Amino acid sequence: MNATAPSLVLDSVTLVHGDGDETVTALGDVHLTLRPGEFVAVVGPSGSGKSSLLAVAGALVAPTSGSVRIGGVDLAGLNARRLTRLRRDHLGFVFQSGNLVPALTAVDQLRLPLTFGKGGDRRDPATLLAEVGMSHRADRRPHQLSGGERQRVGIARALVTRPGLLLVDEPTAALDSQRSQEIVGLLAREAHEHGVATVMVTHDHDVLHHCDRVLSMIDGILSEYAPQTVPIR
Ligand SMILES: Nc1ncnc2c1ncn2[C@@H]1O[C@H](COP(=O)(O)OP(=O)(O)OP(=O)(O)O)[C@@H](O)[C@H]1O
Repeated sequence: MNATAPSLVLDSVTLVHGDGDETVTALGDVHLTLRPGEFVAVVGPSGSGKSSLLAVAGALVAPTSGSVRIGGVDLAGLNARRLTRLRRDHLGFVFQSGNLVPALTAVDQLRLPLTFGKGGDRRDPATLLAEVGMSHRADRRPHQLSGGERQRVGIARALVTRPGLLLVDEPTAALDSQRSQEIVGLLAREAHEHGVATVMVTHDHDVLHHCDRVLSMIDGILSEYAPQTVPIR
């Protein structure tokens, strides 16, 4: 990884599903550059390509054309094994509902990723759990936590390996408005204080003020957000 390179570059990225007459263009000529610590939201209607954007930026799906660079590394040059290593060591994922392992306590959710991969400069699970306001719940399992608490643990788990890029899919979908503000405020703080470039897909327009930039996705085209052009759903 090149520490001075942008955390993420999507250059003329397209993603076309299917073949023959049955094709769907999920991403059409997408350009995006994210610097370390930048917190970007992507809004847009259902089916507009937001999940496709996260899948391509997360090295889960190869684009049909164009290039994806993470920390200066062009994904096109990596085989499956190196892609897996890059995801494990340099990317973090946060999902709608935390996606925690049912049998593990909160602090063990954070220890688990540390048992894989590069070792070295990781964050301390107990300290990170305190930073996300969860040290008093360290010994609880997911079913003993509220939705907002599960999401805090999920965010901490994604950050414990010090990823350069965090990809977040609808983090407030299951939360009330106060918890939503807290969770997105937490993502913003982590992005800014720890230099984690963060892309957050959301339908929640009330949390956008936490973000450095807001982009809209409509029919696979990513552009600067103009509120009047973006349907809420
Ligand atoms: N594996 C696939 N095969 C065929 N078409 C697909 C596939 N995945 C997504 N699509 C299509 O690509 C387009 C973009 O889908 P995508 O899931 O990225 O949208 P989205 O904005 O994330 O939607 P939502 O907000 O409902 O999750 C849609 O038309 C969808 O039907």
